[in-house]
Amino acid sequence: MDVRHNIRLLIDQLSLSRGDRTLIHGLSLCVEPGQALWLTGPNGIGKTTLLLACAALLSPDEGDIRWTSEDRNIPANQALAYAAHRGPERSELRLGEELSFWQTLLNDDMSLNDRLTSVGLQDRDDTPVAGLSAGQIRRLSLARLMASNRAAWLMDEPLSGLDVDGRALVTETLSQHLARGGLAIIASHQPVPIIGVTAKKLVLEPAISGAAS
Ligand SMILES: Nc1ncnc2c1ncn2[C@@H]1O[C@H](COP(=O)(O)OP(=O)(O)OP(=O)(O)O)[C@@H](O)[C@H]1O
Repeated sequence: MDVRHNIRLLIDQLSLSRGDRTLIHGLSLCVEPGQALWLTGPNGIGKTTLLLACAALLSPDEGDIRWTSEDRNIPANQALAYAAHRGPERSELRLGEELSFWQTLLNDDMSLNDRLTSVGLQDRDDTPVAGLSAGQIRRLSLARLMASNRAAWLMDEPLSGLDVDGRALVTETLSQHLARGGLAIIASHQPVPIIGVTAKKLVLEPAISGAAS
């Protein structure tokens, strides 16, 4: 079975903490193929923490996070790709080397040039990643998501640092991903426009419990 299709996220009675602080308590929700969940709320409330838990990089105190397809559990690393708020800027490689590494790892069938062009980074392949601007780093993260061919995209502040064209690129890419039956969990202080889909919105509050609207 091709696990890239019909993946859904099921969260049941989830409690999460960092250190001795409970950030999320008793959260239940479901995100279906073609849907997006927009996580928002003040600084430090737990948006990134919830993304990390969805990516199986952090264990719940209680409750369950499951990625499923046709009622079968799918390992997180086969279900999703994660564009963290920080990350590739620490690389010591040049942009072309960095992206090419990920393309090989992720079995991307697009050429390096086409992938760079798809995010507006053509002619930049010789630039050291450490020398990219904040917006260019965001574009690199987007290229990695696109290369991943995973059904679920976890995006932490995907619009930060992007110019008007970059924001339009995120909207277009995300809309196409959802239209193909993918899903997205987006942590962002601002709404991320998506064509043809209204994202479910979850406003995190201190030790939230309940369900997404
Ligand atoms: N490794 C850690 N150890 C202990 N506490 C942590 C750790 N990482 C984060 N925290 C704390 O967990 C809380 C939630 O952090 P998180 O990064 O999830 O918030 P956020 O909602 O994504 O914030 P922002 O909007 O600023 O990005 C914060 O109070 C933070 O200080």
